[in-house]
Amino acid sequence: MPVVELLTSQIRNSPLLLVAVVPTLLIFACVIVYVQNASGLRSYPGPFLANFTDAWLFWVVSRNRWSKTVDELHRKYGTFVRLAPNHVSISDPKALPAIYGHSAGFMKSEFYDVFGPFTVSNIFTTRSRTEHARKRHMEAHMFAPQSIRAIEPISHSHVSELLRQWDYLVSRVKEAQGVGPRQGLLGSAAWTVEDGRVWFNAMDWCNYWAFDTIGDLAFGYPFGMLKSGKDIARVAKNPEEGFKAIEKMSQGCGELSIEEEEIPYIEILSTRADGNACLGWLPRHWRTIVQRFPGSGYNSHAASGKKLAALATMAVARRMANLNSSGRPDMLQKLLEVRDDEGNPLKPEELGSEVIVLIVAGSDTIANTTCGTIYYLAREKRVQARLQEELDAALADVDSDVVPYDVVKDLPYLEAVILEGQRLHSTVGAGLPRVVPAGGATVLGHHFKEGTCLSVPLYHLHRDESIWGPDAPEFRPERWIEASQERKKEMTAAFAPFSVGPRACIGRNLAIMQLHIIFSTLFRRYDCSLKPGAPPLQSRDSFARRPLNCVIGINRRKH
Ligand code: HEM
Repeated sequence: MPVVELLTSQIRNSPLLLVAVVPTLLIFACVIVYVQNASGLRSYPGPFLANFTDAWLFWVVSRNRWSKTVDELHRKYGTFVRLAPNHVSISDPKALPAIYGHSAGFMKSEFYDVFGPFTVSNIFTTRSRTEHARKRHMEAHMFAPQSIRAIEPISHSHVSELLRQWDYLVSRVKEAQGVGPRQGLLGSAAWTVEDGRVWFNAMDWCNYWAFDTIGDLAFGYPFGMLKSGKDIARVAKNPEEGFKAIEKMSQGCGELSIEEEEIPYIEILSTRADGNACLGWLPRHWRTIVQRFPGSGYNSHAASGKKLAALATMAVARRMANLNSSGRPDMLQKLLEVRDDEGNPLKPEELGSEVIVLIVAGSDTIANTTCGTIYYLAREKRVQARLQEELDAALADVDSDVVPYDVVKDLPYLEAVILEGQRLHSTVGAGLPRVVPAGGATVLGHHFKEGTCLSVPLYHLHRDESIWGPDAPEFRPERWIEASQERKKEMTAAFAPFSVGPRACIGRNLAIMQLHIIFSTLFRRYDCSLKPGAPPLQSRDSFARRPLNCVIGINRRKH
């Protein structure tokens, strides 16, 4: 009797045998992978388990140790580290253009398949070079400097709302000197008054601001989080039904009727991002098994994706029903105007998929970068004072509370603060996985076979002492100003917060404008502190590194 049949009949008679057989088979499969050395990567150093299984990286990410572990491994083993049977991380600035550059020809890896909540891929998730080029071409004009400048006033209105809320919080200090309370909630965000300041978690407000702004910029539909002080969004209860309703309506059949519900959008997005970052490292069939495994913690992953998609459904539906056509030049309007070669508009699902990626990619990245930089400015009072000095001088004649981009876009110290915040916090800290194209590729003199996964670890690169010097862990914006031209070139080559090449951030111009406006406006108006002895900033490392519980204390400056 063949071995498999014998084993099957034994298991049927004694199901407990499975407990012994499954791990044995798994170990056996791992050993075969190692012995065969099909990837040719056996000579690369790395953690023992990474030689055998992708599950090692899954485990590291799920323990919130992604960027830091890869950083430690490079410090231990040097430039090349094997992170999985078929994946090598390369920590050298020269590897950035070699892997991500326009002429490199690498593709995104299977890791990205887990990101799309829609059945159709979007500009971020697609792995096809042709499809990506089409989408990128279609969307590029939305992010051209001119288009970004046209939406600056929309961006201002949300900074203004943030100021209104923070001014209210600051007014609690005076209230508390009388008979007012010393702690409370604004919406669902907690505050306390202590030592002449009002204290709160800056991350809550950075999130509300970033989500309201991108909701408005992308589809003229701010979530209303800043006004309510709550993580809340109205979405379609059932996205599939929603899309059907949109199709019907666009064919002129009937009124739009979509059932809505309120959901905590940021919370759902964060849960989904945490799941993506871990599951993405598993082979496709294992992802499905882990998601279905009771109590794995990933059971709600698919459902949370549907909720994210539901937001886009609502936005598209509202626009098509003209409920929020404000006539402003927002991104959804531009996507609605896109036509393919036959003159057809995008189908509702593709439209939804593109809209949602703008919301996801353009919200928490901005919120995390802003919060991370606020933390460092609150901690380094010397840097904060120097920034305020520059702002006070440059803005002496500016009456508006929200600072116009034009006035601050060339301020050298503000620029250095933004670069240093991006370097040290490294919102995207991971190595973005790419696949070696047909024929293989040579990177830094090492040849890799077609299909090998390579990445460059951004968090490590941004903190590497051999590049940044012994003060690399310090928040010292001056490094960007003092550097000679030659030195600045070296620093810039190792600095890639928006990645590089054809898959680099398309929203970079928008992000840079937003960061200039928010830091100049906030730090001109408020003085920020951390509590004495506050612990170092902790982050949740899920592709975007999300600051956790960043408590700051603010009061108004004289301005
Ligand atoms: C400080 C803020 C931001 C940071 C640090 C950032 C960072 C990045 C990085 C590193 C990538 C490459 C990801 C990869 O290859 O896996 C990326 C891609 C992308 N980003 Fe951003 N981003 C920011 C803001 C924005 C904004 C405001 C938007 C749009 C509203 C945006 C939209 C996108 C899109 C659509 C992609 C995919 C581009 C493509 O594959 O062609 N990002 N971003």
